[in-house]
Amino acid sequence: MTVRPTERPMVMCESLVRIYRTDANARRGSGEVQALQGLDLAVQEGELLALVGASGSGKSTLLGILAGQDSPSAGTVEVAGTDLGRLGQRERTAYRRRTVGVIRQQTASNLLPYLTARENVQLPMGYAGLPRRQRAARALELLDLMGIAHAADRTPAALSGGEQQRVAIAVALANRPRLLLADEPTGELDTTTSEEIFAALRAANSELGTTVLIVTHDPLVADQVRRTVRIRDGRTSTEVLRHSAEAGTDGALTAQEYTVLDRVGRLQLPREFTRSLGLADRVRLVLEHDHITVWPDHDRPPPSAGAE
Ligand SMILES: Nc1ncnc2c1ncn2[C@@H]1O[C@H](COP(=O)(O)OP(=O)(O)OP(=O)(O)O)[C@@H](O)[C@H]1O
Repeated sequence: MTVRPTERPMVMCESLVRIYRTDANARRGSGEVQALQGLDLAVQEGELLALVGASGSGKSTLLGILAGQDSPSAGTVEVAGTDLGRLGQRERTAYRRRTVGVIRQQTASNLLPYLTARENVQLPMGYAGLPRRQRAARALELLDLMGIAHAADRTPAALSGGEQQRVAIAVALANRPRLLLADEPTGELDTTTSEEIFAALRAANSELGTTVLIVTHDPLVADQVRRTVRIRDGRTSTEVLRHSAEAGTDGALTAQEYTVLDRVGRLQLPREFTRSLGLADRVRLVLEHDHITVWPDHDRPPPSAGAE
């Protein structure tokens, strides 16, 4: 495995492509689906990031690749200095056991039903070869961090959906992964319980320093994290950064929208922006000394500098 200096982002995807070729697709007439179409994404160590997007936009495909369960058709993907495109079978197993932790939407599928919460958390530690006497203490620590230590000796059937999901986060954290991937972790839960799960993911991020990537189609997740990246058609498009402590001129909290400029200079403007100004087809770009303005292509004289 290649280990790179730590200043590299924790996750680096460059021009990532994933094409599915199936008989089912062939019967529908195309033969292939391009789930990821040149996706670029960088996630810094210690970030808590949400990846949102409509159904079919490629979120789960990306997650499967980052989890080491699937491989890209083209492009590069690196996690914690490991080039996932170059992993042999043994390295892939080690990567999945130690570098990455995964939580799935179906709460029950994350846990073994005949083991207690504590035993579920201890299980992956055994696979990774952690000495037996250290497993119990670490499992309790993690259950405590998730606010669920009181239920350590209960089996999943005796836990609510939200409690099961918090145990699942503890299981995913068992081997101190550098990256925690959560695929629709609140998909089966009500709003209050969902907020508890987000709080548990934030605790993993702030207390353990784990980089956390939450994949969801729930736009409300943006309120729970600092950076939200939207995938559209297998490419990252817009990003929203929240500045919780920063007030706008009217005293209101602000959020800034960022969009990703790809290698050839393309960017996608948020639909709300283009709609509100009636931008369509051709727009006029004006280069100022430190920024670029985008104008509707109406028949009016060019704006004076700095007048936007
Ligand atoms: N195993 C597969 N075989 C063929 N096509 C697939 C396969 N998995 C996903 N796809 C297709 O790839 C595209 C992206 O799917 P993906 O599941 O990654 O999207 P998603 O954003 O996670 O959607 P959702 O929010 O519904 O889970 C879709 O068009 C989907 O039909």
